Amino acid sequence: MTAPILITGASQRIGLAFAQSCLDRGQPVIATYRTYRPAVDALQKAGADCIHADFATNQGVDAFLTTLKERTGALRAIIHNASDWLPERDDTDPAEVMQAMMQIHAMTPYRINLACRTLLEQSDGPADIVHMTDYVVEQGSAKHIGYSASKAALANLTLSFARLLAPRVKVNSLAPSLILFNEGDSAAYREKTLNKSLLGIEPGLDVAVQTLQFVLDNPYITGRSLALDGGRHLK
Ligand SMILES: NC(=O)C1=CN([C@@H]2O[C@H](COP(=O)(O)OP(=O)(O)OC[C@H]3O[C@@H](n4cnc5c(N)ncnc54)[C@H](OP(=O)(O)O)[C@@H]3O)[C@@H](O)[C@H]2O)C=CC1
Ligand SMILES: Nc1nc2c(c(=O)[nH]1)N=C([C@H](O)[C@@H](O)CO)CN2
Repeated sequence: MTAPILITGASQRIGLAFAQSCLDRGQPVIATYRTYRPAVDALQKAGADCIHADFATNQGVDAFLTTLKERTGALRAIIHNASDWLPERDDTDPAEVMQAMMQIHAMTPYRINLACRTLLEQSDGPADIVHMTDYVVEQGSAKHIGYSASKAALANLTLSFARLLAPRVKVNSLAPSLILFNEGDSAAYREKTLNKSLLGIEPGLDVAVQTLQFVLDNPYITGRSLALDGGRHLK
């Protein structure tokens, strides 16, 4: 029996697409969600094991880990997708923004990776950890400073866990810029964002799914970050 792939933040958008793609390939999935949506029921019906988890506190991370270890004795991969994209705002305390960003993007993957090392090593075949980072790791962000710093921390965790877990476990980052707009994004914001890359498109979920499956299927990539940014670095 193939060990399941753990995907965090799988109730919508990229995480949901990851979970659906793995299930379509006959790959067992454990999916976490914080907010219940009908998509969670659909994943469950498709065979996923869905676990409610809020990683905003270490108690929440520990509660999830307890449940996870009751559900499986091995993991094929861990996809750290769960994320909040918090901007700095005049009405929010910067300390709270930085704390929340570091908790979800650095502390949570750090704690889960260390706690799940044995589960990954129990996998019959290859094992992977994939961190969803962001193009802004290279450039910073004037409007999402804490977010960008926390994604840079996650990018560094890729390097450290690649060193720690080799050769049994591969560890890589996917670093998207725009993959999918949010529903409330204005036409002006969309045009401005599309103009930031050479290719100038909103690529959509399949681009992320294709790249994830490529990394999982490739036995010779570890400690690397795969950019999904339409040539934004050359604009
Ligand atoms: N979309 C894009 O264009 C880009 C995405 N990325 C990265 O790719 C990944 C996926 O992006 P996208 O699909 O847009 O992500 P979303 O903004 O849709 O967030 C993914 C999920 O993270 C979950 N989440 C947030 N905070 C917590 C928490 N404290 N505990 C548990 N779960 C939490 C949310 O759960 P719930 O909704 O259930 O509350 C949400 O569904 C992210 O890491 C993102 O930073 C990077 C660059 C561009
Ligand atoms: N957790 C999230 N992170 C990011 C999102 C998102 O919707 N959720 N969106 C982006 C943008 O697409 C940005 O890359 C382009 O404006 C970045 N991170």
